[in-house]
Amino acid sequence: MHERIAVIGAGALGSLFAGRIAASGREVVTIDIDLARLSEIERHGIRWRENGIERHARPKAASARNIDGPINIFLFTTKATALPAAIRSVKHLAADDSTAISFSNGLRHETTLMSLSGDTTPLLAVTDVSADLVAGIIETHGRGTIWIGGVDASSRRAVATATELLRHARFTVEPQDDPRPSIWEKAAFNAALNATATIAGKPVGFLDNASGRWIFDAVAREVVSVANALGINARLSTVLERVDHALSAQGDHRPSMLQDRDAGRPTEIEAINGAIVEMAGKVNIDVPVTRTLANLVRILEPTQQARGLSAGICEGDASIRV
Ligand SMILES: NC(=O)C1=CN([C@@H]2O[C@H](COP(=O)(O)OP(=O)(O)OC[C@H]3O[C@@H](n4cnc5c(N)ncnc54)[C@H](OP(=O)(O)O)[C@@H]3O)[C@@H](O)[C@H]2O)C=CC1
Ligand SMILES: CC(C)(CO)C(=O)C(=O)O
Repeated sequence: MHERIAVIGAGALGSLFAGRIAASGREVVTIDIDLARLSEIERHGIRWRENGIERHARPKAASARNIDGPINIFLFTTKATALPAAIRSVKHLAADDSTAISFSNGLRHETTLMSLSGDTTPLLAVTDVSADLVAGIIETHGRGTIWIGGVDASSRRAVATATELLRHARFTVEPQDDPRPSIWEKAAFNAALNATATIAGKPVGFLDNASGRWIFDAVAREVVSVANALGINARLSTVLERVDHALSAQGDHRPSMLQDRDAGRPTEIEAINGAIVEMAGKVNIDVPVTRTLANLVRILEPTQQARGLSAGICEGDASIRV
């Protein structure tokens, strides 16, 4: 079948996906609200560097309103905060048998995905493929995996099709019957690593020391115990292995939350640590380290910083108070 694929969110991760899918010979369009980014992709294509080798591909690029439907497979690669708006913007492109996949970090995206259309098959994916968009080129470090699954058994065909598409684009994909353990394992990883890197203002490699590892271990234990109390079989050993892998193979990567902080954008802290703290409350589990990281990142959010500045506190003072 000749599927039409759209990647919504042409940032770091979405550009890597669109570039690799286009290079694999499939028809793919990148959609974004950033018109300057779209025209850059239109004019120059997408460039990315993996294992030191630069690659290039030319997917189509357009804003949602300038595309004709239907789209068979939607890959949402916006930040969790932008997912509802991104879904609303492409509703007119959905068909009865479309598949919508979210790659956003964080929890609770299934309900949001279902708002695309009643007939669309929602799939949940998480990945530790790393992508940094620096001066127009995507840098990806080390190996990464995509874990993907549906909300029930009726999604199996859609999971198989998406797996084939992504493997053809040279991604390592592990299809899941139940994606919830992978989603919680990834949330545990991000709650630990992304938040700490953001607070420290440092890439992953700087966190590979006894202090960093103490925080990662504590957060991983807290989050896994919440998942387990909810009946989700997330594994501590898996989270700690992923942390080890990131520390050893993705040392230069600035986690997406830190990239947001660098750019002065709001972060995904509420979809990750915030959502975990909320779910922990439902099962009466205390998650003090995850909560502390959430609060530290909140203090650094642009809205909080703006309040501090309007109260006459200079940036130096504000960070000393953190
Ligand atoms: N980067 C990475 O290494 C990894 C990222 N992730 C997750 O993947 C997701 C994407 O991350 P990343 O690529 O880093 O994020 P980026 O911010 O680099 O990319 C997101 C893109 O989506 C665009 N966007 C915002 N709103 C909309 C909308 N309504 N419709 C279409 N596009 C929109 C943004 O435009 P604008 O900038 O103008 O807002 C931006 O170009 C996040 O959830 C992240 O946590 C997961 C694993 C690795
Ligand atoms: C690449 C990875 C796994 C590293 O933190 C990530 O999830 C992110 O940057 O958001």
